[in-house]
Amino acid sequence: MSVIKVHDKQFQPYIGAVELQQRIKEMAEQINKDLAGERPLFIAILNGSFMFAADMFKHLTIEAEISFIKLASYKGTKSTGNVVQAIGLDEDLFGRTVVILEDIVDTGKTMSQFLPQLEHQQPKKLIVASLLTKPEAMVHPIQIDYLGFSVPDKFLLGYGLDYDGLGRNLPEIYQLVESEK
Ligand SMILES: O=P(O)(O)OC[C@H]1O[C@H](OP(=O)(O)OP(=O)(O)O)[C@H](O)[C@@H]1O
Ligand code: HPA
Repeated sequence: MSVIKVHDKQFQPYIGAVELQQRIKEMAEQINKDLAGERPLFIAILNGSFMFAADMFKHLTIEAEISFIKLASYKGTKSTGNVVQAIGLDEDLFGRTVVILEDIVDTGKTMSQFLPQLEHQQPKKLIVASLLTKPEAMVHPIQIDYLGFSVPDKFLLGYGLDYDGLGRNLPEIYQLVESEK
């Protein structure tokens, strides 16, 4: 792994593919233990989570369902600010154990707007599994039940995460080089 250029920016290797896969396997093993018998419904948030969701799901040995949704952001009223709306969420969540799969919880804004909408449907449990989070960037505190890596507040790329549409296909995670933050 070496420094790469995407669009106009340089990115340096940060988390290798082997380390990523090992951590995701550990997260899945913990979920296998904790949620056995609950037949959880995993909801993966597109686009960024597609690789994490696929790799996580392969390691689940319990009965589980998965659904993929996209969050569309639109301008709400003055009091609500921007509002996120789930596209493609057809399942009834009432009484279900629901696990949200995110690639990253950064400022927490997306989850802080989305989780209350899901709570309305009265799931039995609402659980968040995120591969990454940036504690220093978090302005809307979100409880992450299963976390892969806690990372500094620097822009990341790869393994589903994009910079202006590119880089999602990289099997490892890169960090924007220091001088460019
Ligand atoms: O905690 P936050 O600051 O709200 O950031 C986290 C969100 O940002 C990313 O999605 P993005 O909106 O970039 O869409 P994408 O997954 O399609 O790239 C990521 O997948 C999260 O959903
Ligand atoms: O660090 C990041 N990289 C790419 N997309 C993101 N969305 C939130 N944080 C990030």
